[in-house]
Amino acid sequence: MNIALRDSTLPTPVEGEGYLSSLNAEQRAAVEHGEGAVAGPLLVIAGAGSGKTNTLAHRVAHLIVKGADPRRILLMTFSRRAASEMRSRVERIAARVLGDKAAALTEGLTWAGTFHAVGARLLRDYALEIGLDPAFTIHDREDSADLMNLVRHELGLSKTESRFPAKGTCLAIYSRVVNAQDELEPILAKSFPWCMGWAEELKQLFAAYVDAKQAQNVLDYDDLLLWWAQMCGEAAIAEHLGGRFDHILVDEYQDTNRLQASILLALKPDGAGLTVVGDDAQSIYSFRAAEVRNILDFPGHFAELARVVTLDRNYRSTDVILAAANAVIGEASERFTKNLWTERSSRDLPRLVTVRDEAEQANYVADQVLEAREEGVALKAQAVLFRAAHHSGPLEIELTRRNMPFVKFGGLKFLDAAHVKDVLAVLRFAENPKDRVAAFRVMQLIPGIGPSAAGHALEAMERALDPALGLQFFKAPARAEADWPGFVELYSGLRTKSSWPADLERVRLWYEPHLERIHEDAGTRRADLLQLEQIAAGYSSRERFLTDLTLDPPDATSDEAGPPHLDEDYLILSTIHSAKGQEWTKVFVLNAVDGCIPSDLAVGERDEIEEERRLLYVAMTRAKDSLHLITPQRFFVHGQAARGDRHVYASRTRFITEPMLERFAQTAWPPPSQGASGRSPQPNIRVDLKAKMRGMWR
Ligand SMILES: Nc1ncnc2c1ncn2[C@@H]1O[C@H](COP(=O)(O)OP(=O)(O)OP(=O)(O)O)[C@@H](O)[C@H]1O
Repeated sequence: MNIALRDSTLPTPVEGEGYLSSLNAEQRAAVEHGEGAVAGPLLVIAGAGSGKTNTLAHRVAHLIVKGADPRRILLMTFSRRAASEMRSRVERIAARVLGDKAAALTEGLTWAGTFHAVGARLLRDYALEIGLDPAFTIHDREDSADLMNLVRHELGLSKTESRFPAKGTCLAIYSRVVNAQDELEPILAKSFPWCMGWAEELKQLFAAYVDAKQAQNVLDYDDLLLWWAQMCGEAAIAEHLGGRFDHILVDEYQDTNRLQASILLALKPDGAGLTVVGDDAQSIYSFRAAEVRNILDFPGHFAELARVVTLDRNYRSTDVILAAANAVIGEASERFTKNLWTERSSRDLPRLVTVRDEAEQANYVADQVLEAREEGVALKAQAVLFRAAHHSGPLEIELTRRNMPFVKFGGLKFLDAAHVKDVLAVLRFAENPKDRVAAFRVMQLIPGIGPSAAGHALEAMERALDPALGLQFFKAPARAEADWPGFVELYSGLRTKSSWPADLERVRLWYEPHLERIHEDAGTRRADLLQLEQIAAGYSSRERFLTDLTLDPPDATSDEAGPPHLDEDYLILSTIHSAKGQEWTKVFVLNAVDGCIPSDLAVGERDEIEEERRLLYVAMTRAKDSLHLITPQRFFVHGQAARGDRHVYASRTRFITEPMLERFAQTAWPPPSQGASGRSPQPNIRVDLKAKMRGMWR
């Protein structure tokens, strides 16, 4: 690549032999696309396990090796973890040619992150130009819903005669309108038909919500994209911004939405230097307004048609697993990707295992996992995947009972835990004194301070020239006398003598007595806060820490057992959504039944059903050597009196049709001769004991 903007301090690249030799012809074509000229737009359609991540990493490394300035490469991934993994891969690949110099070069790859995180950075950079206060803080979904609720109350919409949509629904509608770049009415008609009568009130609510955010100097998740897109609507800024990057590469393009596509097109209207990679068969985020059309329509957006490279050789799974996955996705209605092929042959057909109920499912998985470990497959090389976070409940109990370590991804996020949110709210309030949601949360931790006292304290801060002084002079209610001065002292310190990461420790020390008062399990929660301090040490400033953590929170909180150390072996439990981009030797998919996959929440629209099919496909294509889909026959009905025994009967997921069954080995577990997990087999008889009992008295 002939990029002339190289800094003289960067080492001169050296040509090396063979570092691309492990790639197949299509991968290589994608990596070398545009070499020797300014690269035109490139779309890489990459089937599951076809080396998409690998290819993208090689492309970035290759660009750097050929002289591109890493500081002028923008790389957008789906999560922060994916970005940092990509950076280390790039470094490893580049090191094969550049040796020790590779590290210095890839250090320069500072623009690697999620769309939202990159958006936040750019908005701070251009804040003055676009009339934004650069000290803005970012609201996560829960904070946004709280603010929406506040505004809803203020407008009297919470007291309407028929029930106005709840705060979460209002936020979901707002977010859908923003991300899909559509009008309110069609969105209501399509996705929220029961709210159609409220269109006018919703518009009024959203207008007031926007005012409130601006008055408080906060942005929500959607704003990061929306402001960015609006900022790009100004030709001069768009040109300046686009000119900062010679190459823009986007991974997982199938899960971007219209707003994200419009940003890319504004940055690179002619597509020069633009590479997007994705797989339409793995598009699973339409609930965030992801638009599978983005990828389907990409080639036609530019004067010069984008080059399309298709990767259809799968390196991950055996042929029998792939045949089953291909069969499932083969029934999809609209599709770009061709069927995948592989050279890895095996006779170990994927298994379709029928078990009696979820408890037996848990036993089956635990037994199988242990058996595989005996045969040398580490726990970490095995994963259990499920559609909804609560599906793994019975399995978690069984694993804990057997003392088998596991880590769960995709359930409660670290930052959703109340104690972590409390501590972060203190920091956010210090960063931005106008952030009312943070302020209310923090002040109400203090015994004796309720919403009205908190409101008065905020008013005092707003009136004062310096918010910290305003707080000092505010007279707190007598009930709060004991704890108020400590808080004021903390706040002033955080505002005037801030030091990072020491601020976080200061906040924890202040918070600990409250933690003990509020939560019984203060010990475990304190461990989370210490973990947060460790994370904080990796950030250069309070603002960077808050921004990154809000946008892409770490996954798990420590439960009673404590998180296993990284060098220990543990089983992976994950929602299918969180399993994106990963692979394991052995994969179990729980609850392969209708009502779970497809989820009973998604059985209305055809699009939703299609997305559920793709979810099953994503789950199946995570497996390298062994795949088990489990179908419990009956499910316990929740919400009944203690010891109730009501069940519903389930049937195999509709995505595995009769003709597909030959691609699976069908088994029942436990086999009839053996009995359930060592217990004697259930006798196959039916008696009506209730009638007998009644008969005793007649
Ligand atoms: N050219 C190649 N030769 C050998 N193995 C390869 C090659 N390319 C990729 N692989 C291997 O194939 C597996 C899948 O690669 P990768 O994770 O990059 O796929 P992916 O397309 O991102 O998958 P998905 O979209 O399903 O998450 C990895 O184990 C990777 O090492």
